[in-house]
Amino acid sequence: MTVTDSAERETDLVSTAEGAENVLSARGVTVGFGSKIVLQNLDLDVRRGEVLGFVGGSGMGKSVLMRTILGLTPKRAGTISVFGHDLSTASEKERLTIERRWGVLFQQGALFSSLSVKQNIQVPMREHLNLSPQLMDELATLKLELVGLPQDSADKLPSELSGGMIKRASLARALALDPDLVFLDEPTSGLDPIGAAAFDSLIENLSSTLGLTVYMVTHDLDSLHSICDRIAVLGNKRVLAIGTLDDMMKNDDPWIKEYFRGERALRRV
Ligand SMILES: Nc1ncnc2c1ncn2[C@@H]1O[C@H](COP(=O)(O)OP(=O)(O)OP(=O)(O)O)[C@@H](O)[C@H]1O
Repeated sequence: MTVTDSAERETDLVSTAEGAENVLSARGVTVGFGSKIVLQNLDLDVRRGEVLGFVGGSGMGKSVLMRTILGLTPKRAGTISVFGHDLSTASEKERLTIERRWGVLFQQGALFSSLSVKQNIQVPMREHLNLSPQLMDELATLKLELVGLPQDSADKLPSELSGGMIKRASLARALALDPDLVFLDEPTSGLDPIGAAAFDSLIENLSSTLGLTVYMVTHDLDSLHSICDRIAVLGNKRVLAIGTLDDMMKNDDPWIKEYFRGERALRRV
């Protein structure tokens, strides 16, 4: 049983055109705060079913771009369409339907500290669907299973969980509505290498079994090497380069060269 089975989804309203390759397209996006321009004339395409890793120096605007795509930070120019629909011209109903098709894992997990894990997972269900408490409990149980959390974590508060469990609980919440697209902001930060590798394989599994498209901001070279189909590099207020890891290894931009072929990168092989 899935949320899709249990509640009628208005997918017709915003269905992606059959065969359309990009689930997300940004064109000429400019974002600033006061006199500071963070992103300028940025273009980006995210392909259906891919795991896209987003890298860039600290403060380059990776989180700002993600927040802009999600509609949490306003843009000054440009268009962003998700599932073929321009969010800024979409009606309220269309927007809600689009939002139901994506899930978000914010940095630090951003779970509600006073709610149990189960209640956290049920927040998007309460927001978007009208389900019985029993059905929501059954769905929360399934989501816990999906992300590899023990059932006894359902009634725990976030403060009772380890860092790795918080990431998994946040992922369970991001998957609450069976999304087609998930945004992950530094999902492996703060995890030890074994926990990070386990989280990477969880994301890879979910992506291949559920056909999820994954947009992942990361600083983790291991994640980039092990699970990303393509990598986008943010720099000079735009997407400097986008392509496979091989493409990045051949790129001669100084930052990209240092990031992928510098001392730190070479130490990991
Ligand atoms: N609400 C805001 N008001 C003013 N400036 C902001 C705001 N949000 C972000 N910025 C600025 O935008 C720039 C980009 O920030 P952002 O958090 O997107 O960087 P980042 O690439 O995600 O960095 P990191 O890798 O360190 O997380 C920074 O200079 C930041 O100070």
